[in-house]
Amino acid sequence: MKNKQLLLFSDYDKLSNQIHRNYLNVPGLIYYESFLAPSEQIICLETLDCHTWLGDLKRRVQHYGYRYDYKARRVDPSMYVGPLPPFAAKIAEKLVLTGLVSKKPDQLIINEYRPGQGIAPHVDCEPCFQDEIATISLGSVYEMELSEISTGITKKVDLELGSCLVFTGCSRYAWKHGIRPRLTDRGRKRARRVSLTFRKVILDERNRKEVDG
Ligand SMILES: O=C(O)CCC(=O)C(=O)O
Ligand SMILES: [Fe+2]
Repeated sequence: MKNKQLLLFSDYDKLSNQIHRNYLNVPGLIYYESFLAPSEQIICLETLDCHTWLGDLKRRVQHYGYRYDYKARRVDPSMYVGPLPPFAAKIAEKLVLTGLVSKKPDQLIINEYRPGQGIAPHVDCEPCFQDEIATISLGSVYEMELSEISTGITKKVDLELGSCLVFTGCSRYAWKHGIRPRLTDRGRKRARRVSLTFRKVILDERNRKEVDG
């Protein structure tokens, strides 16, 4: 099949050793440190920087597949903005190929963080997006904080360059994740970070009502 690399059995063995499931003992959290090689990270950053950044939040963003309405916490068919661009479609395919997600994502939000910027603790919109949410980190290592909603227990993860963190199951619904707006993490200076968050949109109106309860 076009664009599809064949993985050998030995490749899968190597991969499964590197993919950490229930990472940090957070149920459902998956972490794969070397999802994108350094050369792929450079190409990805160069490619996405050729696209237009939107400045409607504190941080700059790009939306692909479907535009997401942060205020209404909503996605519907009218927000479709076309298929993922080729560089993003390739990464979405790799997410499936490596077994990090089971369904091919159709929505991508790219976030840019400058030192001092972060993202408030949140659970990604439940009725808008399906279970698996995959975040790829580029540019600069930032610390992400996860907190269990029922207990307040927190865990910290350094999002390494080229890494992929996947929220599924409990980590997706019972934990919040966020990045503190600061200049350093434990003495390590932050630089410009860019993340790519891949999701699969829920479009069925009946599902939406059921989920909304
Ligand atoms: O920047 C990140 O890695 C996380 C982004 C995020 O949590 C989101 O867009 O919902
Ligand atoms: Fe999120």
